[in-house]
Amino acid sequence: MSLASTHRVHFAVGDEHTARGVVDALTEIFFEGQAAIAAFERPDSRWDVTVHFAEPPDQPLVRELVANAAGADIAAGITFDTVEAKDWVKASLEDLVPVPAGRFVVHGQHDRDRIAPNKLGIEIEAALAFGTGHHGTTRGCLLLLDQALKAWRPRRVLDLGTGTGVLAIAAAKALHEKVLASDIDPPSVQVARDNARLNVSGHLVRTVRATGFSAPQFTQSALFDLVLANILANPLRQLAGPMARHLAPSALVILSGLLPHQAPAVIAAYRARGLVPVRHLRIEGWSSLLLRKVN
Ligand SMILES: C[S@@+](CC[C@H](N)C(=O)[O-])C[C@H]1O[C@@H](n2cnc3c(N)ncnc32)[C@H](O)[C@@H]1O
Repeated sequence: MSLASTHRVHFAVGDEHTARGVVDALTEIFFEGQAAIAAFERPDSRWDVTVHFAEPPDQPLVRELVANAAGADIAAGITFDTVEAKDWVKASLEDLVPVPAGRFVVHGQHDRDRIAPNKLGIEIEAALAFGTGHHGTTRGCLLLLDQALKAWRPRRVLDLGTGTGVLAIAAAKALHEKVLASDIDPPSVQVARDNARLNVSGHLVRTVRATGFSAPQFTQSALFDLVLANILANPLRQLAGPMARHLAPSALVILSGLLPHQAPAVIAAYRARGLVPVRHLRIEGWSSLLLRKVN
């Protein structure tokens, strides 16, 4: 797919509270379709905030909003640049080294014909969504998925926060079952849909834009046997209740996007909803958890 150039705003803040304050301040002013705003915790515990604007942003306004929410020193460190669509495509097709994770290998188009026959290749064109397999959280989820599927065959699978669709595609390829892939971010939903078409027949991965479980597809659909959610520690904790209500008996849940010191609080939130931890992987400073619903 080709995406138009975007106008990127980037800065780092010291903690999650500040990152959320900045995201809220920007979200109040710039509506969906105008700006895609993402905040992600780094292994050093600082937070990266990146905003992609469809049109060149009003720089003084952005600086003022960030200064009000996070302080003048943070606003002074904002960088503004333009990301050419050509560069994203080039990066996704040429620069990505294939990433093995159990039976899965995440790769770009140029490695399509080089995947060993005993592996399941997942071709990803990253574009503006998260999930090329290179991040420790994605690899953690893929490894836990690979291990979980060795002894068990879920029928109804959800990838919540699908990004590029990488986890949904992995599950659909391994199981030959329909997988629901959701994301809060409209461009990610489109990227996941495009990647799904590249990898599996169209009907196997169904994409939906949704925040958490708040979409009609969730209330209509049956309970899930497996949910993958690579988002962040706080949203994961907040999702524990809704998640538990959408799980079938003995369902498995794979969570990532959290740091090891955040794992106890996330585990406690899910334990309170009847899920127990089964495995805890640590990759590149990130934790990935496998939990099982106890009947
Ligand atoms: C770290 S990326 C993970 C992408 C991919 N699943 C992977 O494992 O590489 C997190 C994704 O979750 C989405 N997201 C964050 N919070 C969400 C929420 N409450 N509901 C749905 N999607 C969410 C983001 O837009 C982003 O695409």
